[in-house]
Amino acid sequence: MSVLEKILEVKKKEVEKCKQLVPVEKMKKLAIEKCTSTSCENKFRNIFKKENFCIIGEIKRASPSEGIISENVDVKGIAKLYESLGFFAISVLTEKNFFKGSEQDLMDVKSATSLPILRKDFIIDIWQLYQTKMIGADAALLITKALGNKQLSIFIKVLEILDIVPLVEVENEYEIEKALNSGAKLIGINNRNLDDLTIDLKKTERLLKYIPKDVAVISESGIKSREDFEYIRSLGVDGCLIGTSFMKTQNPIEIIGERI
Ligand SMILES: O=P(O)(O)OC[C@@H](O)[C@@H](O)c1c[nH]c2ccccc12
Repeated sequence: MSVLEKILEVKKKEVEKCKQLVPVEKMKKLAIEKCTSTSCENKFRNIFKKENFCIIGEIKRASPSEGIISENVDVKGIAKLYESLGFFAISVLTEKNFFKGSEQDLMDVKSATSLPILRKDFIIDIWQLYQTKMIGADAALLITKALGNKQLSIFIKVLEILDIVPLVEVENEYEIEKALNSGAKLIGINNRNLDDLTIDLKKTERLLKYIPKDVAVISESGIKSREDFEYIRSLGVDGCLIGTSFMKTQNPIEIIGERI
């Protein structure tokens, strides 16, 4: 069984439990109420303006490839650091079993900064989309490999209705086609293979040509050094997402340089 399959199996059980506590209809009602009560613009949409190279810093306590990345993480402190460095947005892992994250982490980040927030989790059920609204995320990751064609296009539409930007993650040209056919306008190329966790930064370069110019593209995962960062930046993508190496260094400037 691949790593992704294992994670999805656990996630499915977790979501079933959640749905017993708060039924989907109830969650939907709450999410819609939240939509009508909050009407300020979603700053994550600035990614479509394609003005600057967007750095998304991730808050990640642990991962299946690294184990524990950082003990006693000061979530609010890191959020403030990312904001002070001029990052575009903050990605927060909310998955519990493999990444040691939580919805509370995301809410804590929200209370500490005014940057837009991307929810990183394994979304497989519509219930989680409503929950994503309730915890205050501005964008949410959808993993193409984890969803059927129909499911992916429905989830993209529902997120749009909830004013949450869908970041649709792909790993190969077939998934790009599926994502585009489902209506994706923001695509994340994951340099990490979710089946065996191997990293290949060249994947971004190889896959970029399959994505039309009017779609925004983020390169995700495995950026560890100044050299990696400059390479990814030179490819002409709209931004990148960095987690592990930011969590390990006290000083992200070592990776991104002084430019911002
Ligand atoms: O820590 P890294 O190698 O910088 O990667 C960050 C991010 O891309 C990674 O956490 C990620 C990309 N896609 C995911 C899907 C689920 C969980 C995590 C991820």
